[in-house]
Amino acid sequence: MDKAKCAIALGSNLGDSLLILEKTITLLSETPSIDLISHSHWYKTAPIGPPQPDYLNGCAILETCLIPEALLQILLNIEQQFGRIRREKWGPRTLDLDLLLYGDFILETPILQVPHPGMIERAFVLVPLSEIAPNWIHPVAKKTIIELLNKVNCEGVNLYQPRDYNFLN
Ligand SMILES: Nc1ncnc2c1ncn2[C@@H]1O[C@H](COP(=O)(O)OP(=O)(O)OP(=O)(O)O)[C@@H](O)[C@H]1O
Ligand SMILES: Nc1nc2c(c(=O)[nH]1)N=C(CO)CN2
Repeated sequence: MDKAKCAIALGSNLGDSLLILEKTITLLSETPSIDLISHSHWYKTAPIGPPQPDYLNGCAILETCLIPEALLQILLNIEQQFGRIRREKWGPRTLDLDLLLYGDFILETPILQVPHPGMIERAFVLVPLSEIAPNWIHPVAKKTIIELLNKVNCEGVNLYQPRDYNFLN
């Protein structure tokens, strides 16, 4: 089977989010069945949903021979490694990994929907994704990531500057 190009979203708003996201990128890059192609900068984003701390969000592009369900399982395992406990829907979490796009596949099963249904309205996904995959055509909306980005309000999505960095300015 040819490798599929996939996009995933990463988010964290509990614990040391920067460290968790950086370690996740390392884990993905070390996973034998996955080639990590690129990842975006991290963005500090206002929470959507119940009141909770700001998130750090970003996106990554992978290539893999894994079928979507197997890739999802790897993502769920990595979430577990960071102590993810599922409580309320859209509640705070140490790590959230969503499979956004799997080539131009469209999948609707009880455990997996691809493209991820929330992605087209989420600036915290589209801003980082537009950095690394601006021209990827969303197979349902039939629009590029940049076109989708132009339709959402990007208020509250800001490039994350690590604190040490700010001391220099
Ligand atoms: N594209 C997808 N990526 C990740 N998980 C998915 C996807 N489609 C369906 N799921 C299912 O959703 C479950 C994850 O739910 P989770 O608690 O992370 O939802 P949420 O992050 O609160 O909401 P949302 O999915 O809207 O961001 C997984 O166990 C998985 O079976
Ligand atoms: N800013 C932001 N808000 C959220 C996020 C997220 O990753 N970033 N994830 C959620 C559940 O998936 C709910 N709300």
